[in-house]
Amino acid sequence: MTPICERLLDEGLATLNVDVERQQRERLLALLALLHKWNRAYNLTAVRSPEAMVSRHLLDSASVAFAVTGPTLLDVGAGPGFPGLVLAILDPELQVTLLDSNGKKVRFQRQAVMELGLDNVRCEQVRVESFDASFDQIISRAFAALGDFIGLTEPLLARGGEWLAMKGGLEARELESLPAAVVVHQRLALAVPGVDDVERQLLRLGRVDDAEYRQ
Ligand SMILES: C[S@@+](CC[C@H](N)C(=O)[O-])C[C@H]1O[C@@H](n2cnc3c(N)ncnc32)[C@H](O)[C@@H]1O
Repeated sequence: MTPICERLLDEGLATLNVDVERQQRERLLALLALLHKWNRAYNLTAVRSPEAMVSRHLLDSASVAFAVTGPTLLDVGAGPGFPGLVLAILDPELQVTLLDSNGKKVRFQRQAVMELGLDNVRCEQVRVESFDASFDQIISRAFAALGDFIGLTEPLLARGGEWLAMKGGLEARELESLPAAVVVHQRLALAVPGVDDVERQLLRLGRVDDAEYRQ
């Protein structure tokens, strides 16, 4: 990858207070190179330049690392693996499942997992409606309206678990349409280096009647 991309990544991670070891940095750069290469042939993302991919995919994903506690995380509608692949690179103890119904995107995820040597990631090509498992945290970015994300994944969230919804431009009606059994624990504005054309937010949500399971 170009020196500009390396500098954008290093400076962006420092701004986000995300420390990386040498192997993690190499893996992030290898992911970037692979995404850029595959994108020319398979059109995996509308983000074309590697510099923009650093901000909009690597750093945007890394910006929520502070909220990820695991130990298991499902990324629903992960596409080419964002944010889940980045979060798996940043925390090798985290057990990450990437789920998407799109075959070419899951093929990319599997290739990235193999080339990067990640042993904490599973890739599932399935519609979330047909998937059956249980996770401590469920995250999504650009997958669905908030209520649909919660409704579709409710059966997959463990007792005491947490949803992490990455939203760019949250509409008021999305919050109003949440089921009464779901509560927003936290709503945070995210400042992502290189991404200032859209307001990034992270919402942490849970079940109202799960309070006794949380510390
Ligand atoms: C806009 S992309 C976002 C990809 C990635 N999260 C990102 O932010 O770059 C939405 C993804 O959700 C997937 N998707 C939509 N509905 C789905 C469903 N019911 N089950 C599984 N995946 C779904 C699509 O295939 C697509 O890859």
